[in-house]
Amino acid sequence: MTDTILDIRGLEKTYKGGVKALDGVDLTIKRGEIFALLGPNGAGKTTLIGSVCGMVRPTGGRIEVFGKDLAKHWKQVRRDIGLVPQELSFDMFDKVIRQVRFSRGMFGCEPDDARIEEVLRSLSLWDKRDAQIRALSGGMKRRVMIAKALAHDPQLLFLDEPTAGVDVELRRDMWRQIDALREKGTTIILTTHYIEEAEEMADRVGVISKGRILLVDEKDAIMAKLGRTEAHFTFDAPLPAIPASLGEYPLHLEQGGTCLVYRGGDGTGKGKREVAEIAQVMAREGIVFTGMETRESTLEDIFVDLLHEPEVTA
Ligand SMILES: Nc1ncnc2c1ncn2[C@@H]1O[C@H](COP(=O)(O)OP(=O)(O)OP(=O)(O)O)[C@@H](O)[C@H]1O
Repeated sequence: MTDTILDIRGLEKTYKGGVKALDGVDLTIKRGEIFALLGPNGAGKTTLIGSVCGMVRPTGGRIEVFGKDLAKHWKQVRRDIGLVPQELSFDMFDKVIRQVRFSRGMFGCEPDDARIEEVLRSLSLWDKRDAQIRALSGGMKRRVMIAKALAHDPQLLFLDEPTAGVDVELRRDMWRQIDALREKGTTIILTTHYIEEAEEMADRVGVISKGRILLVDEKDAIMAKLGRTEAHFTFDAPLPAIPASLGEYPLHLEQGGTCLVYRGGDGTGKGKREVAEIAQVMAREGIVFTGMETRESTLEDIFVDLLHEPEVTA
């Protein structure tokens, strides 16, 4: 069994009005991983997912799923793909269990009430199985969407902003469910605006902007490569200039010389080391600081920085 579950090469999509939503996307997804696709509004996330899930017809490039060319083998591969779309879509007057059963049937699977019960229980929907969907809260409706996508046991599951509009408690609950799916070996690709979500869940992260992938890497590697340390040393009396003995460090003065700011490091601990060295040098030279704060960058800082650096390429 190959390790690659999805291989996308040079994918392009130009919509009829001329909008280029995907501009040469290359992406390889490994079996069993959780991959988070991050990007601002209109970056092309939904178009990318739609291209793999058969809702968008790409205008260029190639997609292989489970080692098969999607364009040629769509009928065969769709059975193993699940999608939880961004927009809620179901018959609001129908009952929960009927919709989930129906969804399984849509993928050509034999009826399996035991499996339906298992899915509904895992999403805490079993007690609501006979409720009309319109009577459920927004968060519960979203769970029904997930139940529908899981009813046919897909190997590859897309979650397009699964927790948009969901409260914090329910979001954490969903993270736990996603974790349970990971345990079962399901490969999951999720799009999100919540960096916290990517940080919490994903093995790898991809950043997309204007239809181009800016970066794909292991989450920890991104933090190591692009992470930064920021430290602020504060003084009661302003420093006239950065002491010559600290000339080799990435420092500058702010607030009229009462705040010495360090921005540097690379996420490997270098930043913390340098901040400690700077503190030692100042202590040795009798430069008294009255306060010191340090902070490591989050994935969010990295994401924001990346989007402000359009020259960065994959
Ligand atoms: N059916 C369509 N016809 C024309 N343009 C479209 C269509 N669908 C999307 N677009 C455009 O393609 C670009 C990418 O949209 P897409 O929905 O893929 O982005 P996204 O990253 O999913 O955004 P969001 O985070 O807001 O959901 C946008 O400029 C959008 O307006």
